[in-house]
Amino acid sequence: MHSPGNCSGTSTSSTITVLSQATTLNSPPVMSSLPTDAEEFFEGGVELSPMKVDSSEDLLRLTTQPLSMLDSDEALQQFWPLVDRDLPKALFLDYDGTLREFETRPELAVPTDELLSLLAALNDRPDIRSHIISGRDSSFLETHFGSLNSFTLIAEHGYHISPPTDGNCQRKWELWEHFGGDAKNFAVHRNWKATLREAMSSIVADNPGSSIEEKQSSLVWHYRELVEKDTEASVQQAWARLSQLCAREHLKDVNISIGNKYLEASYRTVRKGLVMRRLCEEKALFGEPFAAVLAAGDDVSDETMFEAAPPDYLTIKVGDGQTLASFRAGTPHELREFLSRF
Ligand SMILES: O=P(O)(O)OC[C@H]1O[C@H](O[C@H]2O[C@H](CO)[C@@H](O)[C@H](O)[C@H]2O)[C@H](O)[C@@H](O)[C@@H]1O
Repeated sequence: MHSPGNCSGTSTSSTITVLSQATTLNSPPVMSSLPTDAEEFFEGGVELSPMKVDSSEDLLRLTTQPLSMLDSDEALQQFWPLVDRDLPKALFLDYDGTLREFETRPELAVPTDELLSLLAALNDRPDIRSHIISGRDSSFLETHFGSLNSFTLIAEHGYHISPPTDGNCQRKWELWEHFGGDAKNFAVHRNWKATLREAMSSIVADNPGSSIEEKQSSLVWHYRELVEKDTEASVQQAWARLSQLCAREHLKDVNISIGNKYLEASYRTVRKGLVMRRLCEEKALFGEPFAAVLAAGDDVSDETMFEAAPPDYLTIKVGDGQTLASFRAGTPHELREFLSRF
């Protein structure tokens, strides 16, 4: 692809990441979309590798290295064969905060020309199976990426999936059920959303400057534009309020997670990690396993991909914060530069 990237030597520094998994109804989870017990690893018929939890301390320790460790082609080739262009390789790329910098409001964060030309180059590569795996809804993904015909688009964290179109720009969207997920309960979304929408609207009224985004399988409270000093306290209150409401109304299938300046109530069995594993396993089953897999993301929902990834996957966290990923890019720009080397 176009630019060769900057091969300015390697750094040997690394960071130790510690993840706490303690969760109560009164305090939001530190990483709320990470599964908290082994049972959840069998959802959708996909058995995922168990997390390595030290039960005495309830802590998880990992080493995350700077992405600059892969500056040399020799280092990169351990995860991603650069020479053999026949081997099929897969990219699972989150959008907001990963491929694209954040904006104050979702509608402002449309893809730039620079990003679109990077994705167009990936689209033309017969050896690369690209997936955009996002919390955005299908309409946003189709509007901005629908013409990338070799891309698989995955919306609402996995709820909707649109396979490549083989040159035909007319995209079809399928429910996660078709990929081994449980969509039986999707019909009742209207009910839990009605209950939570009312509560979320009153949270917006209490927090001027915040707003609600409604998607098919979720409701999002956006608070990036909250001007008050103690945003943290408001977010904790909102989380507790919605969680208590779910408990009171027996809304067991709803997951309340806190992401980058948003709080999202969504159908709990839909997870990016499950979708990524399922798609990779299907390839292997049909005799064309991926020679390499890269998963990149910035947020709690992306941690499910990092958790589900076998050790040979190239997992990249973008930005600060706790992570299960093996590598860290400081910014979306650094990730885009990295991808342009492929
Ligand atoms: O999985 P992603 O593609 O990272 O989507 C996660 C959420 O992204 C969007 O919100 C975030 O980006 C906005 C635009 O930069 C920003 O204003 C907001 O504060 C961020 O939280 C999107 O609106 C959500 O629906 C996604 O779940």
